[in-house]
Amino acid sequence: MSVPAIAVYTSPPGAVHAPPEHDASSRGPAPCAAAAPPSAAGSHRHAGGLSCLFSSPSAAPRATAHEELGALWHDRSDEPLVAPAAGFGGGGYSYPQSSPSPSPLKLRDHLHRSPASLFHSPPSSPASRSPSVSWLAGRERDRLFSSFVRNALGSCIDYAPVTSLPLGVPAAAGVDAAELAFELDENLSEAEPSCERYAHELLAGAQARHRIFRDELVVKAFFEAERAHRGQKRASGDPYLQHCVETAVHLAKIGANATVVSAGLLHDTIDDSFMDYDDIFRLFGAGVADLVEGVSKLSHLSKLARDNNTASRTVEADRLHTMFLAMADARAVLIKLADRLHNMKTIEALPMVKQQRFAKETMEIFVPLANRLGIASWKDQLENICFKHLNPEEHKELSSKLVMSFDEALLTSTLDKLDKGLRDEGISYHSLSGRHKSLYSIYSKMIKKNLTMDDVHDIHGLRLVVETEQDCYRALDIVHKLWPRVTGRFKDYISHPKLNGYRSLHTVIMCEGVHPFEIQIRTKEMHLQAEYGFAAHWRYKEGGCRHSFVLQMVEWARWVLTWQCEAMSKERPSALASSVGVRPPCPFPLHSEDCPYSYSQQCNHEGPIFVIMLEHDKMSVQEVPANSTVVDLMERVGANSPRWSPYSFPLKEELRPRVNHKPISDPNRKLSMGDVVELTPALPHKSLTEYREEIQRMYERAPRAACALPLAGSLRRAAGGGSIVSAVAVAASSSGQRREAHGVSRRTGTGPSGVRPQGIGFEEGAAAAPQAKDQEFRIGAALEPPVVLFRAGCLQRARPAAHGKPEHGPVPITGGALVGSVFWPGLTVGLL
Ligand SMILES: Nc1nc2c(ncn2[C@@H]2O[C@H](COP(=O)(O)OP(=O)(O)OP(=O)(O)O)[C@@H](O)[C@H]2O)c(=O)[nH]1
Ligand SMILES: Nc1ncnc2c1ncn2[C@@H]1O[C@H](COP(=O)(O)OP(=O)(O)OP(=O)(O)O)[C@@H](O)[C@H]1O
Repeated sequence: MSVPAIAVYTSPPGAVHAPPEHDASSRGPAPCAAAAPPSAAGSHRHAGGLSCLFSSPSAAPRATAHEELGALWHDRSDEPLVAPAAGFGGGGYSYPQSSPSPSPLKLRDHLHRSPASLFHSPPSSPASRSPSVSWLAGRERDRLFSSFVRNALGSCIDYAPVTSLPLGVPAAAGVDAAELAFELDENLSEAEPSCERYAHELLAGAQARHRIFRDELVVKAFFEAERAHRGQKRASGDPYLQHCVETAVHLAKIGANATVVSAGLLHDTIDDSFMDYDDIFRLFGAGVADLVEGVSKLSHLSKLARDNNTASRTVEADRLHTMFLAMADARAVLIKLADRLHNMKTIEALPMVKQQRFAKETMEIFVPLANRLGIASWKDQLENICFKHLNPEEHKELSSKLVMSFDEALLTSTLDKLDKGLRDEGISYHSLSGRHKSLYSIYSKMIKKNLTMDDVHDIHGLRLVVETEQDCYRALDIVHKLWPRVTGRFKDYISHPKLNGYRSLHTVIMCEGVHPFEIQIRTKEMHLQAEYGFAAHWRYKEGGCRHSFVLQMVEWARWVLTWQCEAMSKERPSALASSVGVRPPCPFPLHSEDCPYSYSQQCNHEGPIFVIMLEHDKMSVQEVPANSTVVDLMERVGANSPRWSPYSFPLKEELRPRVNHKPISDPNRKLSMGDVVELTPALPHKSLTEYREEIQRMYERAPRAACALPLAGSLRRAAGGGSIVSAVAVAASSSGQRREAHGVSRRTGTGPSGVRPQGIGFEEGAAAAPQAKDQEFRIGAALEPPVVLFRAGCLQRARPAAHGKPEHGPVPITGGALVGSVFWPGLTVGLL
């Protein structure tokens, strides 16, 4: 999908590519981003090309108080006034065979077409919730695949797209206004007369770049975004609105429709303005509101992950990527990516330390997402910017070398020469494209294979897609006649396919005696396999073994979206559509038997679910089987611990685990992909006092028998901060025998019970002496009903120093320590 050739060279002879911006007249029934012939002015390369690699943002560094990236930056974009159509590839060129006078230069930026361009959204969605319910309330999503596929398919085919209309054209001309769940203003150009001048200029600038910014819905979104962010500034000092517009422009460039572009304009309103879901729903309908909300959720999760460094752990990073794709409408991921792309492009406005933090997070979370979605140009740009901030020295050195070695004109002349050679020999081809490798891709390859830059032979690369296998070999002969080949670099993956099924001919030739060029030759079928099948490029790049359901999930989305794109392209029936016939995508979860793109015929829709778990302020991404409940998760993380036994479900609401910030009333509530489960609720101080009093009363009535029940979260809270690391206890039976021993450790309390003591002198379950009398609490005889007797003792605050002494001395346990006991229905608790 990241390879543009399919999208660009499926034209019939003389076909004219679609214009760069949305063309209202060609939108129905569902416009797909067609490649455009950029004018000379529009031949600017956006994606991962040299201009991107070596540009230095103009905005001066400035500190900011905000944490979230989106609230931070802005700089003036270097976008051309007339932008080319959705440009995807880093430094890509392509060459339609039959175009009368094809200039590869003019075709650049149209190579890496993406399924993302297919995210044509509906004005409303059956998946939408009612306006008054927050996502935090836990929209009941189904299992992984039903959720994911609904999102993926919903993005494309469930709904009629919002038609892009010129300003002033009534909505009814394109969309049945009665279908809209919201009102469109009669005359939007007059709707916001109070706007400042810069805002009008911003809108006019965007409209000059993409016609979709004249769409009524988009104009309305623009003015609402202006109202919502009025007065807000980026770290660079620029108006916040500019970030919203640039985010939307990125989306417009890849062919997103009015709903997505509108949501792009409004993407920060829920988090950073007075607007909430209901406001957006009322003004724009569920289609836009759900997307904005989806972006908001993704932002929260990625911030959580950033704060916890979650994505630096490979397994959890992998789960995050999958979860992000599966939990939200894929278009929300797309908007989040566009938001991040603009933020990264303007990252210079931030202090160095933040630049690095965000670069790291981007590399760990967002680059893989762009890769999976097949948006190669965004991936390249993000990688290159991150590279610059994470490895500034290497970046500097390599970029100066690349300036020397990369020859843009050579790429186009090589394309020309091959095109002519093929024509002369009467070999027709489906597509011919070229790309230069992105800086970061070169760097990674050098590191991975321990190469010098001179040893990287595919800095310049051409790809030829022909009709038949025989044509592959004939074309190869022509290539070898036109240029001298580099010995030892020819690979015949047609006769000897790779283990993953990848097939192609590869050769490296020498242009003008000094520049190696990698040339790949394949048939359409081979190409489709290399893009969408088992040997798909994203998987080749990610490497490693993935859950089959993850493979299936990503593939399904790409397959569906690509089909939609190709099949909807009226101008140019594509290779994809023609090779599979014009038919709807395979109905999930079954690919048809002859579907060449399925990893397996049947997707496992009982795949695992990923949820975010917060315990003691620590975030982790947990994988649980489909249909798991909250109790399942509690038992799993607290294996062997009485704390999370079925009896431990708290009676008091504020002590209960929370799902998506709401205490749950039913422990058997099913978990959904992307749920945020808090197992240790943050108790308000007032509650602690109340519990202490309650426990005191219970104690006064209670017999002296109990079992130990320390609770790390409560203890930490009780001590008034996040510093307590341990507490000790001795449990003894009525006969005086010690039965159990528990401690509490906030930092290390993640043993089976979650309360394993550290550095205090005994292990959980072991009989051991307490370190100090004050730290003792006893368990009496009667365990039925259990009664807990706490000795108000001491907790060790902060890290015990190496010499064993606590840093700040003992801190008395307050009632909060006993809160844990209330988790146990029927339990009597008391203080000694
Ligand atoms: N989609 C896909 N592309 C592949 C796969 N294997 C190789 N390629 C493409 O082919 C290029 C060259 O691959 P090879 O000829 O095997 O070369 P190599 O052994 O990786 O070493 P280099 O020639 O240094 O890149 C890669 O850079 C990819 O673009 C695959 O499994 N799937
Ligand atoms: N010779 C080529 N001609 C045209 N496009 C290519 C060529 N080689 C790779 N591409 C495409 O360029 C994009 C960027 O690929 P990139 O250079 O990062 O990796 P790669 O060359 O495929 O792999 P590696 O870095 O392992 O050699 C991908 O979409 C890829 O399919």
